[in-house]
Amino acid sequence: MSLASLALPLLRCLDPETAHNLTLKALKLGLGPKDTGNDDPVLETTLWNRRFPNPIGLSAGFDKNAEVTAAMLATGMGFVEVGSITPKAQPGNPKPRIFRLPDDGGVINRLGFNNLGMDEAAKNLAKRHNGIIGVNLGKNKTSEDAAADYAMGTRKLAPFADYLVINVSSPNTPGLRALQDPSELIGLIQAVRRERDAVARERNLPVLVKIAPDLNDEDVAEICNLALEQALDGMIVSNTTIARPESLHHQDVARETGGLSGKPVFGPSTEMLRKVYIGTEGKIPLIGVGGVASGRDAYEKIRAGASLVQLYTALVFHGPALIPAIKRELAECLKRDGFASVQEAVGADHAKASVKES
Ligand SMILES: Cc1cc2nc3c(=O)[nH]c(=O)nc-3n(C[C@H](O)[C@H](O)[C@H](O)COP(=O)(O)O)c2cc1C
Repeated sequence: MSLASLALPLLRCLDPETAHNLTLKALKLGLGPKDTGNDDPVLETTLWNRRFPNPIGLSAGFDKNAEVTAAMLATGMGFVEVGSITPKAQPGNPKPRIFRLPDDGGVINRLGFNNLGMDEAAKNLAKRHNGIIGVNLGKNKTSEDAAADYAMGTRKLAPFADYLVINVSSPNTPGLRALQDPSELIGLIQAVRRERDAVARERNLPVLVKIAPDLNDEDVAEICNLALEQALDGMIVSNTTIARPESLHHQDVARETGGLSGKPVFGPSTEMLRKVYIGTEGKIPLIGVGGVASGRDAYEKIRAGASLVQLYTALVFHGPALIPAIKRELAECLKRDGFASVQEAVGADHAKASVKES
């Protein structure tokens, strides 16, 4: 039994944010579990000219300040996304601001982009040596000029990133999700690309947009059209939801304001992924995230259209030892269905649907 799995029941007795901070400390001390095995070759995938040893990555919010990238890569993840990082440090919302829904496998958070700012993140990122790192950018709560914030983040952090994310979908920064409107989003994409080209001209540095699972069909269609018009490098589907399904066991906790993640968001975020895959005609690489807790869940995201998969909330309940298990089960699913690679399975559900239709 690993130290991490022994610590898990103890961590669950603590308030979620204290448990998270202790986890970060332990990871910094090198106490995290390490997956020393080689990944099954069926899991290897290449995207944006980068080779991912496996398609399972850490979603934004766990390592907001890029402090434990090496430790998280060592757990066996194929890539790690840090952030959201804002230009200036900010404290976020008053505590308590993270709530567990254990019987639902869910979490509600209203952290509000608490982070140490881009200078601190840059210092931490400069220390890293290997592995694929995505940098997720946010805007400061009090900033009036969102485009300027995303541009500043890009200027500072592009040198350390394998991909950049424009996060316009966290529910805990007032007005942020309104930036998903194409009339706003286009300005952000252009501002980030301008800085990206100035800083990382010689490198192919993809720029992605992360969206909410709460968009209506019209919004999704508009964003997909914009993504195609702009030849966006990728989209992340999805962030947390502000919806509160009636099926939640913890109806008391469900009244807390914030974004709901984990199992309850698996269905809605996977549906949104399917819509975005169809809306972008399978031409734009997608990262599927929301409620993934098993290899089968990851496989479902891939078949729905995801080229890569991320998770966060399942780690709260199962710890990072979950990663090798997810990879094993995903490899089994791919082989069982006759796929020689992850890439072959991306969007497989849609191919089947169109064969049926014709
Ligand atoms: C505590 C917490 C903090 C988060 N912070 C961020 C963030 O700063 N930026 C972001 O883009 N997403 C953030 N997320 C959303 C996750 O990256 C992910 O999109 C969402 O939780 C769904 O995945 P999951 O069900 O595997 O957690 C956060 C999620 C949680 C639970």
